[in-house]
Amino acid sequence: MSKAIVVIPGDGIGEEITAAAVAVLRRADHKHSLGLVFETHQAGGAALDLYGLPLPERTVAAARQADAILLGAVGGPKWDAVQPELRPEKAILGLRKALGLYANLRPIRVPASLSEYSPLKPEIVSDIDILIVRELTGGIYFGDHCEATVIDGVEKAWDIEVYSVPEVSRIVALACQAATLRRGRVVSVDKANVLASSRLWRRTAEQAAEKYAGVTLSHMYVDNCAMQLALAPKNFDVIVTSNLFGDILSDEAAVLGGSIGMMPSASLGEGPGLYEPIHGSAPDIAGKGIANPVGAILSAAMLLRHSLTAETAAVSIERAVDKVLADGYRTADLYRPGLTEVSTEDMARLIERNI
Ligand SMILES: NC(=O)C1=CN([C@@H]2O[C@H](COP(=O)(O)OP(=O)(O)OC[C@H]3O[C@@H](n4cnc5c(N)ncnc54)[C@H](O)[C@@H]3O)[C@@H](O)[C@H]2O)C=CC1
Ligand SMILES: CC(C)CC(=O)C(=O)O
Ligand SMILES: [Mg+2]
Repeated sequence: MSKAIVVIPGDGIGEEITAAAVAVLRRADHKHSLGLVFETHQAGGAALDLYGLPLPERTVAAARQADAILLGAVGGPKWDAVQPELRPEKAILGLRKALGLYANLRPIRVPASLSEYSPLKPEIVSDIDILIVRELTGGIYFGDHCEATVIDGVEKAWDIEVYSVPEVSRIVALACQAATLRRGRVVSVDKANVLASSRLWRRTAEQAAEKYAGVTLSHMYVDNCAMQLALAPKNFDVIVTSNLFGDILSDEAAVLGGSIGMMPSASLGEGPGLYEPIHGSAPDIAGKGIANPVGAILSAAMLLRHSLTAETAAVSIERAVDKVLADGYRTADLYRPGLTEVSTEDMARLIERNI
């Protein structure tokens, strides 16, 4: 039976890195007979230019029908001046909401062979294995926004963070479930010393975790967590946190492995899963053929694992990535003298050959 994969390249390096991931998926399909059928759709700035909307209904409809979605990234300076409702970033938020993708899994692994790339000491980062579980359809990104308005002669703007008990309960339950298959430790990250939404989060997290006997739940303030990720990242197993804090902490944690270009993600929930690297559209390097496609390729492996239950094929991609890195091939972001620098396309080709 065939499996429909909707590919949304988006903007900037999105096109280059999704092409790399699709090439690797085609190879995995050839080897493991997965029956993949690819369909490309537009979102973000690309869709705004073509259809006048960042998230056309036809893209949402195709995504709903798909078995899984592979996304590059959206946004870029070209669209910085458009009105807020039409910004390319609205596309990714809209798609997550439309598909009910409330859980964003962001694994951070640093194999010993890559620990030298971290700005931190190798002994601090080698063999890190952290899973950040970020709430994805609530919080401040989805609360009421008020664009700059003059009130009593002063210009003001605001964004409101709202979390409900069911929203917190389901994401913490998912994090605890994930922890039962790992080292059994969940750190819930909030700012409960200041924010009412965080106090509700903390209380609800306690209740949700009670059902998971083998899981230890602890709490940490987000400012301390940002520091602990740099000081002692090996102490973390699963981190569960809000949309905003998860967005920020995962970019910080990505540095542990030397490049944000290495980091994949899976967004899961009610609809088909959506898979994208954690980085953005990287306009500074777009079109140069130098973007690191590994985050997108490892996202494709997560797609096989979580949406198609094709574990063997997923592992074959992950092993191929490890082999190519161990053989000393690097895109520009991770290049060091003595290693072999390759383009985005060549990196994909090397990974394909090792599947
Ligand atoms: N899911 C999405 O669609 C996301 C979209 N964005 C959008 O992307 C645009 C650019 O955002 P930035 O803040 O610059 O973040 P970014 O993640 O695009 O880039 C930050 C830095 O990381 C580098 N980088 C990112 N991905 C890389 C890769 N695969 N290989 C090598 N280097 C890589 C970039 O060159 C840049 O120096 C903005 O419009 C932003 O809103 C940002 C994050 C996520
Ligand atoms: C538009 C942003 C919320 C995207 C982002 O930074 C992310 O999801 O990591
Ligand atoms: Mg982000």
